[in-house]
Order: sequence, then C-alpha cells, then structure tokens
Amino acid sequence: MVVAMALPRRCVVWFGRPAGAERDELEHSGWPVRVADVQASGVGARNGDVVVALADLRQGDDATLQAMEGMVAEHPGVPWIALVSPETPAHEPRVTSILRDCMAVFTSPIDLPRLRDALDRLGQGGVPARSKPDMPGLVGSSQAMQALRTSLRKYAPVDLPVLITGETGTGKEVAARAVHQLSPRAGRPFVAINCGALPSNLVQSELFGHERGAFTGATTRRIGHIESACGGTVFLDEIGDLPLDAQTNLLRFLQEGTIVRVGSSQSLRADVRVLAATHVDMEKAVAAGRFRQDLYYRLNVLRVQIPALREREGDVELLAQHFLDGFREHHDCHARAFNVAARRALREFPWPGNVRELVNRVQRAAVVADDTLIGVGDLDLPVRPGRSPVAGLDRARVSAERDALVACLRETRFNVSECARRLGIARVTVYRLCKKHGLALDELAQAAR
Ligand SMILES: Nc1ncnc2c1ncn2[C@@H]1O[C@H](COP(=O)(O)OP(=O)(O)OP(=O)(O)O)[C@@H](O)[C@H]1O
Repeated sequence: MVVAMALPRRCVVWFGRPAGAERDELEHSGWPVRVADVQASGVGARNGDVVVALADLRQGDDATLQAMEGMVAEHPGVPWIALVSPETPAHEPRVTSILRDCMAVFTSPIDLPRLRDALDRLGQGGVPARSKPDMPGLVGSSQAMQALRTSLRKYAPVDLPVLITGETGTGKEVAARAVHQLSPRAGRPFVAINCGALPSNLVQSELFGHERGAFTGATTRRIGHIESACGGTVFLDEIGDLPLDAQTNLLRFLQEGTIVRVGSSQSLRADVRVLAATHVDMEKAVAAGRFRQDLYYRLNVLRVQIPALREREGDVELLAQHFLDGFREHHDCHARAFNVAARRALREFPWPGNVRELVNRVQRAAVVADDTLIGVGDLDLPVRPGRSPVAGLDRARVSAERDALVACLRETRFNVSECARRLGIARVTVYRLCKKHGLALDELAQAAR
C-alpha cells in the first residue's frame, strides 16, 4: 500500500530503520524524521519542501536494494544520502549504482554530528564538505590522478625538464604549475608561454628578448620570457609548434644554460627550469622532421601523461562540484549542486574537450539553472536511455507495468476506481503509477475521446 505522507517543510525521509538515538539526534537538531518503507512509500515532497532522503543500506535483502535503486532513480530532484555498514556489499552493481547517486555516504557507526552538518548543508542547498585537494589546483581522487600526483611530487624537486603530454584541456598547465609550486623555485616566477600563439617572426624575440635596433620596430631593448622567469620556471605549452630556428636556440639554452638576445652576440646566463607540454605525437613530429630529435631527448628526460577525463573514474562529479562552488564565489546563482540525472549524464559523457569543456558546461549550467539542483538540460548533455540504472530486466518490468496500466485505464474509460479494482491495487496507487510513468490522466482521457 502507498502511504501519502504530509511532510513538515523540512524533513528527513528515512528509507529503512533508524536507531532510536539516530532519530532523536536528528529530531533535536531540527530535522524531523519520517520513516518510510521503500516498497510502499514515496518521498512525498511538495514544491518548496526541504527534504533529504536517506537510503539506509545497513540492512536489507536484494528486493530492498532493487526497490531502493528504483526509488533513487525516480527522485532525481531530491538530495540522497546513503548509510552503509562495513558489511554492505559495496562492489555489487545495485549498491554501486545507489552510492553513485548519493551526495554523501556514511558508514556505521554513523557519526551523527557529521550527518547533521551534511543535512544542514543540503538543507541550505549546498553539498556536504569535501576534502581539499592535496596538490595546488589539481582536483581529483581517481587512481589515475593519484598516480599523476605521485609522479609530479617525485619530479618537482629535481631540477630537470619535464615533458607533459595529454589531450587538449586535460590540465597540462595545471600540472606544470603544481610542479613549480612544489619545487624549490616556488617563490620565483612561473611564466607560461603558448608556443603555438607566438607570431612566427617574433618567436625568437619573445623567448630570448632583443636589443634596441635588432630589427625594424625594435625601438627599445626587450627582456624575453625566459629571462623574465629568472630563478623560476618557464612553461612552454604546445612545444610541437615551435619553429625550427627557435628550437635550435632552446636546445642551446637547455645544454648550456645561456641565452642570446636577438641582435646581440653576448651570452647571458639564465637560471630557469623548463617544463614543456604537447598534445601532438612528438615521435611523429621528430620522424617527419618538424621537431629536432636532440631537443626532444633533452625535454623528454622526465615525462608525465595527463589522463583524459573519461579515464578518471569518479572525478567528473568532484570536478563539476568544484567548478560550481568556484563560480558561486563570484556570481549570484540558484544552483548549489547537481541532480541525480545530471550526475549520471556527467559520468556517461565522453568529454572530448576534457576538463576545459566541463568547466564551460558547468558555468553555463550555473547561469541558466532556475533550480538549486542543476539538471541534464542545464548542462546541455544527452541523456542515454540505454544506460539508465533501471536496466535490463528492471526496465522490462517498468515498461510492462506502464503498458498494463495504460491498457487498463483505456478499458475502464479512465475510471480510476474501476481501474484500481481490476488491477487489484488502491486508487492512490493508480495515481502514483501515473506520476511515476509520466502519464497525465486528463490528457490521456481527452486523447481517447
Ligand atoms: N585536475 C584539475 N583540477 C581543477 N581544475 C582543472 C584540473 N585540470 C584542468 N583544470 C582546469 O581546466 C582548464 C584547462 O586546463 P589546462 O589549461 O591546464 O589544460 P591544458 O591541457 O593545458 O589545455 P591545452 O591542451 O588546451 O593547452 C583550466 O581552467 C584548468 O584550471
């Protein structure tokens, strides 16, 4: 039987069985608890209610897990928190799927003050606090990112060039900045140069500087980027685009530690560490004669590959929330977090433009979202029906339920009481099922006339 619950405006709907102390603690801190049965109850929230749903996975058989999975999927607009025990089979697909859609997970014995804090944050439209990144600017807790951090930490103190490779927008410059920050050069300048954006006739002068009168228009002496990074680090982005003559001078600098300004014959010592990045295949560029092999060897002493965003399990949501929080610090917007469907879409999208594309989509969504939870439409991401958590048998079951309901409604000429009697369910269940399947009774009845 379905229980239609009249909720207070602020409430925890607890699917499962809270211990007395757990319930008391929440009620005393202003969070009335409504205990709900996942097999028979809905969330029951009205517009404007502040409701947080708790998926209590500490007890429960497979049928409960299945119903819980469906319940979470059916209520994408509600923030969910999961409670698990050390015995909860976290590797089982149903549990994994539920946990993924929850904004926070607490393991028993539940730390009640932390749970209360999480509820307060969600109640204000925020998300539970997350741990700060342990490397400057580099957010992500996936295995791929942990391995990357380990390499960057190892390479930072060694005063050798690092070649950073990876697809566009993966965070090569962020990684270069982290190396600089973690190195003994941290207090000195970090100068980033996009080699692909330098005008070809000015590359040498931009990198190494020029003397007055070195060429038409050189009315004053100019210090180049490498010299201006003195004592610090220079980051040469898109190194594969560096013209061959500039490659020769860069090689000399790497071998001898000296530069020569354009129009001068004097060598100047420059204490600068070089980090370089590329998204092109440097071996191919060398084979094609576009890049000097000796320079490639010099730059490629230490090498890190930044993983594509699609290879970082679990990081997309973390990054998306990070960018949303950052956006909110400087702009007024309603959005505080992402609903279940949006988080699923974030996980499933292949992100060809990597983290940069994610930044752009999140910022756009933060501007257009009218709700506190960003939806799939706000992110302008496709919904992939084939990847719904209600997959396979479950989807077949849902679709059979819908078909049976529509057929019975038609047979009974949309008489809800008669339809309920024939299906052997309560009238309220007919209404609940119509809502669940997105069926507007009035419109259906009208269309059938
Ligand atoms: N791990 C990360 N944590 C936080 N922000 C990140 C991370 N990785 C990338 N970003 C952000 O994503 C955007 C793109 O990063 P970045 O410019 O470092 O990428 P890139 O690989 O150097 O790009 P390109 O190939 O175009 O030079 C930046 O806004 C950066 O701050």
